[in-house]
Amino acid sequence: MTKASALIVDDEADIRELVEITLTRMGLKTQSAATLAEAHALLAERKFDFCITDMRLPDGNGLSLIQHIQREIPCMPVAMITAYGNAQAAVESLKAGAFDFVSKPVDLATLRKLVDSALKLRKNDTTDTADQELLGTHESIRNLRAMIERLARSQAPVHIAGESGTGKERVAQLIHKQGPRGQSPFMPVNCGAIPTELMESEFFGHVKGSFTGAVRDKQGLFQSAEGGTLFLDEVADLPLHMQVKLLRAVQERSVRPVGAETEVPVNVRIISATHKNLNDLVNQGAFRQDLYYRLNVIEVRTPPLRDRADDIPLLSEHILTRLARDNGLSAPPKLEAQAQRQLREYNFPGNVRELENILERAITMCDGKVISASDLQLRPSAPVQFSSAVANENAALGDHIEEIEKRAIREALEKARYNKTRAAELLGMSFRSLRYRIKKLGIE
Ligand SMILES: Nc1ncnc2c1ncn2[C@@H]1O[C@H](COP(=O)(O)OP(=O)(O)OP(=O)(O)O)[C@@H](O)[C@H]1O
Repeated sequence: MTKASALIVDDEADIRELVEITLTRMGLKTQSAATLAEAHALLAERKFDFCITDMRLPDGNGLSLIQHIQREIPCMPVAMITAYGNAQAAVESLKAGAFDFVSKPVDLATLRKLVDSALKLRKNDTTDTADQELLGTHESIRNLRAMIERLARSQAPVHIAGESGTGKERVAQLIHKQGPRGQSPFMPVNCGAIPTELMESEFFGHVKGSFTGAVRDKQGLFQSAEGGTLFLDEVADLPLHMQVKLLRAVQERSVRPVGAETEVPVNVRIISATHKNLNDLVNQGAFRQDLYYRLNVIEVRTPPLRDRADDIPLLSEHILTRLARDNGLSAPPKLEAQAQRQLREYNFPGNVRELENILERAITMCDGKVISASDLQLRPSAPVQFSSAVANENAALGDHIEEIEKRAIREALEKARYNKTRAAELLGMSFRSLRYRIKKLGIE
């Protein structure tokens, strides 16, 4: 087997030497450059499997080298060496496309792990990963797929923002699977579902006897995700005191189990997600800005299904095929034209998950071959047209529609946790018309 090769770019001879020795001991062939110009010349001359560069170089900034590699040799992982405590530089390097960074003084164990990950990344290039696809042909989904591919190569924390059911967890899984950590654990955790008093122990573990009920040592989620990815779903639901502890763990890359004397180093990539607007929460003081900054190095958005209605037929077909298989049907039922139309017009506040639920219900309601519009039982919530025509209807019909409208608005408000801007989005109406309707209908 040919040896993997690495390019080391640093103007400080002793750091260069330290990295060279470490990498050579790991079985890599190394070449070094002391300036950007030398690095560019070497890259033009031959292929490398990995590059590690210092940030400050005599003839420019290492970031420009990362950007160059990202553009010209995107399959080569590149890492950055940053000054101690310079979080800004670390974040910038990740944004520029570095897959990870080490800070000075370079810790050799960290460096070795980083190189290991880089080389695994290279191996994964050839493996097929398309088993749990992100379906869709809309431009937003195509861009998202390309983004996932890029993010898989990086170790940067990623924050996924998007409405419920838009595929945030699926995106996180794909980033994990397609990257060098793909063979290691993917640990999803719903931050809103852990009781506050158990949170610290759930995240960081505990030692036997540290509190009543701690009958044996327990590993936390961080330790269980070692080498892999910790997916913090609904991260906005973390109470402030846990946000402080999480920030510390992310920054220090180590955790202290409840009741333990010492810290345990952890090597975990963090991907977080929420359907809430984290930026707003930061402004309201409900989410720590420093943690936001740490988690949100790269933000990905999952598009609502209503914004890519052209994908509904493809998704429906895929879901029906899976459901038919799970239900032992010989062939998936077909959607009648009217049912297809209704699906296209519906605005899916619950997105792809709601589509799955609707079709699952329909498959049990239908005759086994064809799903009709009535089998879909679409809730009146979203597509209700709040038109002026209502005023012309007779009183009984008017009351009925008002009831439907009230229900739809209440549901949307609940779903949006009483954030009117979000609720208006869910209903597909402007904020002003929602405010008007709320007043008019006397909704509390
Ligand atoms: N583009 C897609 N292609 C195929 N399936 C999808 C897609 N997007 C979402 N799904 C499916 O929809 C369901 C919901 O997705 P997922 O759980 O990832 O959403 P989420 O945004 O994390 O939801 P929540 O915010 O409620 O946790 C899953 O079964 C997922 O597989």
